[in-house]
Amino acid sequence: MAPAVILEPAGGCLCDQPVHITVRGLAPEQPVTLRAALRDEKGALFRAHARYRADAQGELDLARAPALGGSFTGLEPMGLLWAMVPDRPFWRLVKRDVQTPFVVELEVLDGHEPDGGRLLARAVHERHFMAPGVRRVPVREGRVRATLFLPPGSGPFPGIIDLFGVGGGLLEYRASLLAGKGFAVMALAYYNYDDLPQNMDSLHLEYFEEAVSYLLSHPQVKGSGVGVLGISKGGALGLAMASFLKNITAAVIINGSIANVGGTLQYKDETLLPVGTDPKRIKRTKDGLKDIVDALNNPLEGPDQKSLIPVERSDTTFLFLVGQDDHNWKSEFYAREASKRLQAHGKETPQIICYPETGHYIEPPYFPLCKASLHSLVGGPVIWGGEPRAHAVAQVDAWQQLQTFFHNHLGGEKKTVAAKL
Ligand SMILES: CCCCCCCCCC(=O)SCCNC(=O)CCNC(=O)[C@H](O)C(C)(C)COP(=O)(O)OP(=O)(O)OC[C@H]1O[C@@H](n2cnc3c(N)ncnc32)[C@H](O)[C@@H]1OP(=O)(O)O
Repeated sequence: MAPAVILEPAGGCLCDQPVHITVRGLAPEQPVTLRAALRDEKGALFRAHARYRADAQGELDLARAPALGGSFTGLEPMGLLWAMVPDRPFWRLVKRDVQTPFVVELEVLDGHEPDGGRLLARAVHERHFMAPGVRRVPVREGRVRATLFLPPGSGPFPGIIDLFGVGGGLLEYRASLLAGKGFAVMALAYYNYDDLPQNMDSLHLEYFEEAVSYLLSHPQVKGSGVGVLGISKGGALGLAMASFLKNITAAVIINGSIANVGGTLQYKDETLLPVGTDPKRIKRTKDGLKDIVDALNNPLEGPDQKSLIPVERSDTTFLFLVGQDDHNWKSEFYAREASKRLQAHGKETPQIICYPETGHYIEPPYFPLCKASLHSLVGGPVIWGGEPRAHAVAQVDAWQQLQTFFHNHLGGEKKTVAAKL
């Protein structure tokens, strides 16, 4: 029998789901090297490899066999995905068109040579962003520029607004995946997209209020409130929405800030100034990369208090997801400060989940860790923190936690669309 790669599910699966990789038809105890490669939409190649040994029957099951070396070691059934690194420096895996999958090429090579031996078998695995039946609806209503993802069926479904951070644009890959779990999820652009402002010098919460109203008035969205999910600057905006606006029932803040950053934020006659920075506090790593974790001023001190988001006004239920090795800013300090302020004002104590050795970009499961990439506000690459394995573990847990949280607080059936495509 010629060696063959067996994938389960066979045709591909959703990007947040594991794939079970087995190689059959090897010689007993045969040493092999497995390689995985994925090209993103900008042509960057992400790759990982690991050395293994087949069992006495000539089978290699990545759910049972530890990697003996390579991009990772030990029992890591999804290591070939989360341990990928790009061939371009400072590049991050980003999915732009969610209607097409990432295509992963898997190769099995004879032996453990660093450059790989004879090719024994190969397979192609697709990782999709839209579960069967999920609908993608571009939104251009009033000022709102967004994409709404609706689960299969007529609903109504709990609604969630999804916000990314600095860089702007309209990233859909998290919203599309989350819609497969029974939520109506609207990926919301707020700058650097279509006819929205080109920068974030001056953002207005009225824009986000309009987006909330749009979502709540949608016939397939249920209830009197929505959820907000935000990462980074999107997390700070989620906190601000929950503090100033009505009808934000639940909010998940991934590595967000308790202070306004990067530009002014206005709502009616109130203005939050951006928290100050001191470039002298930017450090260099031993590789010469910028580490900006100390660059922002403390928003609890002096004039920077004018940047504090008044979270104590909020009646929203919060979940803070924190990477304890976030080098963008002090996410754990911000989450704990938000909690103190809420409690001091008799509000519900938020849930805070801290992940050790986890960096800034907590993405859906199996996205590889981006160690450093462009920071638009710094104008060059910065380190984001995180160790690849711990960060991968955190991403799997965080994804589950945020779904459970939204199901509990927004209601709705706990429903996952079948994995097989
Ligand atoms: C001292 C100051 C401290 C201030 C702290 C404030 C903290 C703010 C809180 C945060 O939000 S931190 C998170 C910061 N995140 C970023 O800065 C994301 C940077 N932006 C991007 O990576 C890109 O904009 C994005 C991947 C989101 C896609 O953007 P576009 O679709 O607009 O990409 P486009 O192709 O137009 O390329 C724009 C730039 O992004 C770069 N880029 C695009 N795709 C990329 C990718 N996949 N990986 C890395 N870089 C990418 C691209 O090379 C280009 O760089 P240059 O302007 O230098 O030419």
